[in-house]
Amino acid sequence: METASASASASASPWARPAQIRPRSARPPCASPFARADWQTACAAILATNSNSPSAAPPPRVNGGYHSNAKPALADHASLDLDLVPVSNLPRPLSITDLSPAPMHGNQLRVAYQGVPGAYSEAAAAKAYPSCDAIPCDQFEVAFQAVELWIADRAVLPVENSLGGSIHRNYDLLLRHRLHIVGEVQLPVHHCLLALPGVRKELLTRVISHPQALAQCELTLNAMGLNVAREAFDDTAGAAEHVAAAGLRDTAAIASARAADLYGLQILADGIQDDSGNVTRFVMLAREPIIPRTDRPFKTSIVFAHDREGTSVLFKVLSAFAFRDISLTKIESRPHRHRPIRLVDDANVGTAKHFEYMFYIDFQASMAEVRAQNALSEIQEFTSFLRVLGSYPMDMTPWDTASASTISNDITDDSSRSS
Ligand SMILES: O=C(O)C(=O)C[C@]1(C(=O)O)C=C[C@@H](O)C=C1
Repeated sequence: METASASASASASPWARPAQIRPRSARPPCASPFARADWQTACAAILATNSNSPSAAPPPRVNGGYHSNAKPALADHASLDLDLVPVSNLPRPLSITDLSPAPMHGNQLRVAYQGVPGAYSEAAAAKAYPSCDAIPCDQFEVAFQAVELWIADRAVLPVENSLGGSIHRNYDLLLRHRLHIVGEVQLPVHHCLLALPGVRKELLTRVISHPQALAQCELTLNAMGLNVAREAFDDTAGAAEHVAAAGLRDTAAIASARAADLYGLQILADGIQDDSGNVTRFVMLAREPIIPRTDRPFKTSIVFAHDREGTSVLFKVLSAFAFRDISLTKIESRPHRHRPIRLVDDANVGTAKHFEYMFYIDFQASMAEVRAQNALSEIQEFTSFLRVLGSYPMDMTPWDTASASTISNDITDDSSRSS
């Protein structure tokens, strides 16, 4: 069974970098060797190589200002030992045009995330892979493609927030791409209201941020008397960067304390999420699946569709888990009418099929367990399309910020250890 391939459309990041140079006193959670100049040099070198130029040397590996063995970012921003770099040296997000083969990268794991430095996704990448090279991408789709094209080894992408719910775009992309879920990470998300130094709350006419972040802070903003225009941005740190770069004195951004440090903004209010236990779940994606195990708690994610009328198929799927005492941790349905799925039969003949809905289920069992294998072979009998997105170690961090930062939890997928 096959999925349709992705059609990518992306544009470059619309905002410029702030011009000011900041002192080097903050250490980011995850290393990133890719500065804008590196990518341009790398792409130019690759183009030269592709056009059979024997003289094209690999680009020099320049550290974009990021420290490589930095600590993961946790909820407690005050405890971070940050090391600021000149803002002009921060890596810019990858865009579709950068997706040519990878430049030289040494042996560090390269992890793609959506956003710019200071985004929560960068912190999630650092929590999942503590000494990785974090590669910012301007869109989720670009992060998927970065892994598929070997520019990155992993992608870390948000799928669900405890306040805002599912991040549907990534569910759709999981289906359209062939990457495997190899792990998950729960990140406590602690939002700040950021503005240019000297700006007072009363001057604000607009708050900008990622739509999820705006939604997660809606009640608190209202309670603060900030009934001003809200505008969506690609990511929280990108919004902070924009306020700084454009010198906007009437606009605040919702972003992390690290974004305030990176882009020279002041924190007008701290902890403005509507729930102090605000947590976002991210999945770690790789080109190859990991080998499922039974010596620790595992989760398995599947997606399926059926072309029969009525609700009985869903009922049968759920009972296949219930009869085997397998707990579900997530169920999500996505409308899918306009995107045919290519199904391949035993004779390798492909047909395009339209399904009304795709159903995504996460269940608490490893594919190495017989009960999980039996449940799936039963489900396969009454579904027309079934794909295992991944079987991976559960992040056991409780969805509770108070305890999250104190629990040490080995969430790194096995395959990364050999990388
Ligand atoms: O904008 C960011 O900083 C992100 O990492 C994205 C994102 C999301 O997509 O949900 C991640 C965590 C928070 O929930 C808010 C935004």
